[in-house]
Amino acid sequence: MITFPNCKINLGLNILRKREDGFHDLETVFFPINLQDALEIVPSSTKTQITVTGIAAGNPENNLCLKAYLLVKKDYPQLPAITIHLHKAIPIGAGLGGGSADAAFMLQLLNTKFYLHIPGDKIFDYALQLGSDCSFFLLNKPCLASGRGEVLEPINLSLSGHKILLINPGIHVSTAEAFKKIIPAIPAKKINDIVLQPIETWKEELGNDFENYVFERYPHVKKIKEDLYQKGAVYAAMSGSGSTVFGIFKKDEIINYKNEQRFFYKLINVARL
Ligand SMILES: C[C@@](CO)(OP(=O)(O)O)[C@H](O)COP(=O)(O)OP(=O)(O)OC[C@H]1O[C@@H](n2ccc(N)nc2=O)[C@H](O)[C@@H]1O
Ligand SMILES: Nc1ncnc2c1ncn2[C@@H]1O[C@H](COP(=O)(O)OP(=O)(O)O)[C@@H](O)[C@H]1O
Repeated sequence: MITFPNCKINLGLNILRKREDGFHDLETVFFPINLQDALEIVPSSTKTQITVTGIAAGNPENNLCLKAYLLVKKDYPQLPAITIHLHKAIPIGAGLGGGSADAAFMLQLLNTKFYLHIPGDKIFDYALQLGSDCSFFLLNKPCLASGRGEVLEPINLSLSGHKILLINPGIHVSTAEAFKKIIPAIPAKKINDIVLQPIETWKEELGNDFENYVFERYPHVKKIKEDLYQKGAVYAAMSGSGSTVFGIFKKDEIINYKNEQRFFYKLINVARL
């Protein structure tokens, strides 16, 4: 059985406070986009194994797909051995949540393929053990997220009539390191109020608290954002803890993007979501 985990961008991101458990309370809007990995599972007569192709994703033994399998196996010993094949197309450590998406899709794949009938709240609990933004991919629709990122409230936000250009300069930003550099603060205006305003107002009002740290450390990430505005983006920002930057353009805008630095880039047609 095969499935295609997609990724997300963050429309605004505020880090509100540090919690006693070491995590941070945040507020963001997760918006799903159709850049996808491919994830296949096949029952195996020997032991559970994983192969990963496409973009390098580190040691396969640490892959979140395998972690998701082991988490479920602990409670559902009837789960048979499987061969997992993951083809990575979503850049790694890029603020696009690709690893969490793979893990969330794996939980759902196991549940469906092996008729485990895992209750919804238990699946959400597994997801939260695998990553703070993992639960979002179980819903996979535009959501206001709070808490660690797992308190989700679907919002009626459409970007139809627009297209999104993603640019990833290949810098792997550690989410944990990025959090250490931020001084949490409560913003003057809530993100859900801003994203429901006309998109033209976002440029002045919708911010990502990770940008200052990442832009200072890697000035060419800041330059990508500036370039996107120069090319006519209605809104441009870094996604999550970076380093992917996205620009939202009107659908009929002609974007003259020359990839001189050979960055990963992808034009997303939002209407197809
Ligand atoms: C902050 C976001 C915004 O989208 O960054 P990106 O990963 O997308 O860049 C995500 O929610 C990240 O989700 P995820 O990547 O699953 O994070 P986790 O694995 O749970 O956590 C990685 C590390 O980040 C820190 N962390 C993460 C989430 C959170 N609300 N508070 C934190 O302090 C913790 O130090 C944690 O050990
Ligand atoms: N299936 C996977 N896909 C991507 N990264 C994975 C996966 N499994 C484990 N990882 C590890 O998770 C880390 C970041 O994952 P990713 O979700 O791509 O980043 P981000 O949270 O910034 O979007 C990387 O260090 C990577 O080695």
